[in-house]
Amino acid sequence: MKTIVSMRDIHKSYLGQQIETHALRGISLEVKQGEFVAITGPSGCGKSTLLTIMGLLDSATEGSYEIAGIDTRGLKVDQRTTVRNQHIGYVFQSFNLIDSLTVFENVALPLEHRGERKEVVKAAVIEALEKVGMGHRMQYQPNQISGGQQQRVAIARALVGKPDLILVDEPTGNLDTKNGDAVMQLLLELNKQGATIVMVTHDSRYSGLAHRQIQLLDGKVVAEQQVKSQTDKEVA
Ligand SMILES: Nc1ncnc2c1ncn2[C@@H]1O[C@H](COP(=O)(O)OP(=O)(O)OP(=O)(O)O)[C@@H](O)[C@H]1O
Repeated sequence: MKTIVSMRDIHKSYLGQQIETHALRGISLEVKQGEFVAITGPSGCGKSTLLTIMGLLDSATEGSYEIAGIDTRGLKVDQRTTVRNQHIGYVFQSFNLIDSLTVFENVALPLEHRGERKEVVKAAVIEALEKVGMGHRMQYQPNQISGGQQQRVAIARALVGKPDLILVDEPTGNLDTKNGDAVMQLLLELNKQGATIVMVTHDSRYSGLAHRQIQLLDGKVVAEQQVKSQTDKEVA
């Protein structure tokens, strides 16, 4: 299987006015195509920092990172944006949909940034929204649908461009158990259909459903667990 993520000895320091926080202290990891990896660990251990670096929303202080074979060191800002747009879909805890746009327009954004033709965008958006069960709400605005539905739309936006990697940061954090379970089930289904997913979660019920769990502590990988078979796993 193709290697989608390859990180070598990643360090990240945040420089404040007085103090420096060494958030990541030498992380090396690989994610292969088709994997579903959960990143876990206590608050402040560096999970979100790792995901933002993987998502090219921030860069490492030291170390190397290749996404889908592309070396990201030394990329200029616009090149990073292009790589992010072509290869990565991001799902945030707080959905991050634009309220002034319809559901359809929100999901269309990544493809419009790529400059895709209108008919191509339309077909892909409809397909993505149907995949997440939101085909019937295309003309609604985010504030007219529930939180669980907003997260489904955010997932559609992440997958519409068929990225190599979908990054998911606490996808169920703002949802009740029922909607959280449904969103998790959807992510598992998308993974079965081929999506490569890296997810940060506090919830051990959900991380236990991933192929592989990577546990962080104080900016380092302290444990890694592989689940033997993914068959028939479901949210209880
Ligand atoms: N922009 C920033 N500036 C300074 N320090 C930061 C910044 N972002 C994160 N940190 C620090 O880096 C460390 C790791 O933070 P990070 O948000 O990655 O942890 P986390 O595991 O995702 O935590 P949580 O589970 O609470 O979201 C923490 O000590 C945090 O205070």
